[in-house]
Amino acid sequence: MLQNSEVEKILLQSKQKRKNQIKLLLLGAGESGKSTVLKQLRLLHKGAFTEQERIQYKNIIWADTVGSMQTIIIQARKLGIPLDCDRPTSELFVLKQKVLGYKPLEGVDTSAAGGVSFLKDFVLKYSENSAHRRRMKSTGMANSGWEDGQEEYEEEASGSVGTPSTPGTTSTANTSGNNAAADDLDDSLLKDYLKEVNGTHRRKRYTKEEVAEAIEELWEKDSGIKRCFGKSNLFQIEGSAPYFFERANDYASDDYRCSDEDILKGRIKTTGITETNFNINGMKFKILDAGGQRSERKKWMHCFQDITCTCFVMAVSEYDQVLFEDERVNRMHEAIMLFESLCNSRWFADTPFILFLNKIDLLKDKVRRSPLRKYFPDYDGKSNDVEGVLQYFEKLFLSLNHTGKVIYVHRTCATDRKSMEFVLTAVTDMIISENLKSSGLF
Ligand SMILES: Nc1nc2c(ncn2[C@@H]2O[C@H](COP(=O)(O)OP(=O)(O)OP(=O)(O)O)[C@@H](O)[C@H]2O)c(=O)[nH]1
Ligand SMILES: [Mg+2]
Repeated sequence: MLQNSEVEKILLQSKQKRKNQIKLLLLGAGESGKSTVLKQLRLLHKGAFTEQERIQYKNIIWADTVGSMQTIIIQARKLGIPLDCDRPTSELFVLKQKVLGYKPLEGVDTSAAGGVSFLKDFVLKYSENSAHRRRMKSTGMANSGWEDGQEEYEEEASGSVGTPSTPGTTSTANTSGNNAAADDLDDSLLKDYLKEVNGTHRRKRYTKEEVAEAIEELWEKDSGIKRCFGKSNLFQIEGSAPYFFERANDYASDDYRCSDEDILKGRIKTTGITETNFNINGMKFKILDAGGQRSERKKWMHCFQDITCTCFVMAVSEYDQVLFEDERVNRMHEAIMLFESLCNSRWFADTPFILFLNKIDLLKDKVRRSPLRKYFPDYDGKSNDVEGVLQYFEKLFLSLNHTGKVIYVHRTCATDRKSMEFVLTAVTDMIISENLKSSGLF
């Protein structure tokens, strides 16, 4: 029989443990910016990115720079947007030939870029066959996608080995990049694509430097290219493409190493759930970053236990865009459904919630050319009123909370170091003080 003092000692130890260990879970739809928030936390609390990461991102970004410019040229034709470089008499004509004639994976060190998971992601993004498959599977319905995922996940996970998508993190919940990609992509598609882009027919070979030069010039001089990018809500392209085009020559150079800003703008889709440990103000933080695309959400429930705080990241600029996974579904509709299901879930009944209205920089560029009312007819403010649009979404998301718990809202630009330093310091201070209160030691 335990003495009172012993019980008290055990309770105190358990409280101490909870007090000293904080688990923060990053959730949200694909591409909303969760991993970018994590990168900012790493810069803030762990210091610089590694040399290996700087090389990895250079390779990934080079492939995305070429892939994105090719996508714009092809989409312009589909959308009937005239390009200067289409006219054979234009000095830009040869630049287009250089870009379209280049094999996007040429000049990429695929093993430095992430090996098979990089290749699979690349094919998933740029292959027409893969887009066709997604269209065939499309349901046109917004979907939270995590509530019934457990069984499927367990089947999928058996025997798989975790593959962290970003160096410096570990993968939890036994997830596998390859398995996740295999949902949408089998090896035959990868082989077909590699045949398609590395085709045997002869064409004039251009150097990486020539192609980089062509990309920078097309972006600068061909007004049709910019006009087509202005309509990129109608197709899938990296949001950071303009930033990459302006610096194409850097990524083509063998000696170049990515800057912190490049890495913040670069994208590696998260597969599974990565786990990163920090020490913040003497407190142990475990940050769980979950892959947000639909096939990834089936694994979420495995990390829902003992969460101290949940941070939901939504991209406020994506109200006129459609999902990568299903091009009939509006990205904001999906985020709304996802937030409502998580916020009111029994898993998070006692868990503080933080909401990041992210990508406010892109929102500022967008509101004028893409009126919100076209997508959300009940918005009755002015089209170019950024503050009005932010308030509209803040109110909309808060109205989805039926639990009465407080939701802490922040407006963020996850790629901006200065403002994120401020936001993340406020957020971690808040979590620490909430944790002290709930562990009864405050
Ligand atoms: N301009 C801008 N770009 C952003 C912002 N936040 C994230 N991005 C970019 O958006 C892209 C996707 O960001 P990620 O952090 O990889 O998104 P994610 O939510 O982790 O996506 P999944 O891993 O698929 O769930 C990256 O290219 C980021 O650089 C932002 O506030 N502004
Ligand atoms: Mg991610």
